[in-house]
Amino acid sequence: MAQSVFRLESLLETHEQPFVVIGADLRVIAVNRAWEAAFGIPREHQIGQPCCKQTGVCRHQHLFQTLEPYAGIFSADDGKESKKLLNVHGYPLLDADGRLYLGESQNLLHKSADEVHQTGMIGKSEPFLRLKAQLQQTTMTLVPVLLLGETGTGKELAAEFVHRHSMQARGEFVIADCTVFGEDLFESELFGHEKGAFTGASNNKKGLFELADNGTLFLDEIGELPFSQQAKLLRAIESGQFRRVGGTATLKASVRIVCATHRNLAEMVRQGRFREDLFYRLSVFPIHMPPLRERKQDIPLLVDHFLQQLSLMRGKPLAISRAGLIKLMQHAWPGNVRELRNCLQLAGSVCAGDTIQEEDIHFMRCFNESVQPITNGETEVIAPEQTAPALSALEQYEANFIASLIKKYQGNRKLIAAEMNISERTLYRKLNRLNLN
Ligand SMILES: Nc1ncnc2c1ncn2[C@@H]1O[C@H](COP(=O)(O)OP(=O)(O)OP(=O)(O)O)[C@@H](O)[C@H]1O
Repeated sequence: MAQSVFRLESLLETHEQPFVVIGADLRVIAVNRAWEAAFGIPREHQIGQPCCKQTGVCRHQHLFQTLEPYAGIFSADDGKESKKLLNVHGYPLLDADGRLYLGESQNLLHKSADEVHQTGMIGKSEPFLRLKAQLQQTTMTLVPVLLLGETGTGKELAAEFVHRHSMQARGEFVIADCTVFGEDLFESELFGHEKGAFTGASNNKKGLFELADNGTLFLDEIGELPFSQQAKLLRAIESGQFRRVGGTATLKASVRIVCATHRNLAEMVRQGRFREDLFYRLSVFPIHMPPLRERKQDIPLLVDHFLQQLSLMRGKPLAISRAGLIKLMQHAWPGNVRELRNCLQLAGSVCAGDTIQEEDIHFMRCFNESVQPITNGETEVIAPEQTAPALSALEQYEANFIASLIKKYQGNRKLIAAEMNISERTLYRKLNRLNLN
C-alpha cells in the first residue's frame, strides 16, 4: 500500500499542471506541487477539504453519478476574490480494489506577471542559442509569433519567454487551448458572453481575449481551431475589436498573439483546412523549436536542472552516474524535453540510493505526432460521430495500442499519457482523432 501511495504521488508530480484527486465523499485526497504553487495553498491544508465551496451539484458530484469524463472552463473555487480561470479535464479513476476516485487536471488559463515561469529556458547549444536570439527579437515588436515544433520541445515555455520579455509583460499571459474549442465553445470562451445569451449563461462573462488586454494571448495548438471559427479570430486579431456573445457593444483589447502548433500549417492551407489569410496573419514571425535530438549538448544541463528540482521535492540530493548520463545522451528523445523530465522522475523513484544508475533508466514507448492523422483534408471540421473517417492501418495500430492502455489504466488519461510519453493535451487530441473518446 505504502508503495502504491508513493507511486501515485510521484506520478502526480510528473504532471506539469495543477492536478487534484477527489474521493467519492467529495473531499480532496491528493494534489501535486503545481497545484500548491498555482493556488498558494500547502497540500496539508487542502487534503480532506470539500472539493467545492459552493452548494448544489458540482461537476465532481455529477461525475460520480454518471461516470462521464468532462472538460471545460471553470473558475477556481479557492475562496479568493480574484477568481482564476481553469481549463479543466476530469475523469474517473479506479484503484486496484475497485474504489472510484476522480482525477482532475486544472490548467490555469491566465498567469499574472509573477506567476509566469521564472526559471527560464535551459540550454547553451547552438540551435538553442539561435532559438533564444529569435525569441529575443520578437520582444521588440508586438507582431504575432508562431512557434512550430514537436511535442515537448518547450513551445509553452517559449511563449512565456516572449511574454515576459515583451512590452506587454505587465499584463496577463492567457492560455487558450484550441483543442478544447468546439464550434459552440469558441466564441463564448474567446470573446465572453452576456447574461442570458444562451441556456446556462447565468452571468456576464469576460472572454480570454478581454482577459489578455495589454498582455499576451497564447493560442496553443492553433491548427486544431475549427475552420468555421478561424474568420472570427482573424477579425478580432486584425481590429482588436470583438463583441461578447449576446452583446451589442463593441469592445476593444490590445492583445499580443503568440500561437503554437506541431502541425504543418502551410500544408493545411493547401488542403483547405486552414484559412490562408489567418495563416499569413499569424506567421509573421515563425520560429522553429529544435527537437532535443538536435541539441544533445543541452542534455547534461537539463539533467542537472531536473535533478535539482527532484532533489528539492525529495528533500535529499539526487545525482546520476556517468554511465546513466551516457545512456541519456544516446537516446533519440522523440518526446523531447518532457520525455527527459519524465524519464528522470521515474528513474529517481526506482533508484535504490541517491544516484541514478544506468539500469534505473527506462525509456517509454512513444508515439509522436509525425503520424499524419487525416489524409482526406476535411474530416476535422465535421462532427466525428456522423462521418467518422476510416482509419489507416497505422492509425488503427495506434488506436489498438491506446485502447490497450485505456484498459490497463482503467481510463486514467494521466497514466496513459505518461506511458506514451506525450502530454495529456496530445493524448486528448489523439483520442478525438481516433474516435476513442
Ligand atoms: N529549454 C528548456 N529548459 C527547461 N525546461 C524545459 C525546456 N524546454 C522544455 N522544458 C520543459 O519540458 C516540458 C514540456 O515543455 P512545454 O510544455 O513548453 O512543451 P510544448 O512544446 O508546449 O509541448 P506540447 O506541444 O506537447 O504542449 C515542461 O516541463 C517544460 O518546463
